Amino acid sequence: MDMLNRLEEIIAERRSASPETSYVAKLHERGLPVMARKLGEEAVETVVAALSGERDELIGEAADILFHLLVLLGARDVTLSDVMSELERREGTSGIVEKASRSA
Ligand SMILES: N=c1c2ncn([C@@H]3O[C@H](COP(=O)(O)OP(=O)(O)OP(=O)(O)O)[C@@H](O)[C@H]3O)c2ncn1[C@@H]1O[C@H](COP(=O)(O)O)[C@@H](O)[C@H]1O
Repeated sequence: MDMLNRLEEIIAERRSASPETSYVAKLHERGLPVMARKLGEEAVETVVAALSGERDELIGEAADILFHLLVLLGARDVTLSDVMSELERREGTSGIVEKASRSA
């Protein structure tokens, strides 16, 4: 978690850097649709690695997906803390019961 918090801070700092020297700044220059597409691509690569890749490939793809997720969330002013609060809200509830009550 410390690493994710640090990465969130680094991403926030790098947003205003030069796109020539910063991948985060380059993504912001390219805009939200590109950030969203990158996250989608990383999701697909993670799925492929999970189903047919080596363990190290899956770890690498999972790291990419977390990075691109934080970039996209930051661009929409959603913090890791916002997401953690949502997970905490769900803690202790049964996903199956929740789903059943939603479709009732
Ligand atoms: N964790 C990452 C990280 N993970 C992946 N990537 C970049 O994400 C890109 C993903 O690779 P792809 O092959 O999908 O992308 P690409 O084809 O090279 O580039 P595009 O498709 O985006 O044009 C690579 O260029 C990686 O360098 C990252 N870039 C940066 N970070 C972190 O963000 C920090 C700030 O980075 P800068 O903004 O570059 O200073 C770094 O210190 C790191 O901690």
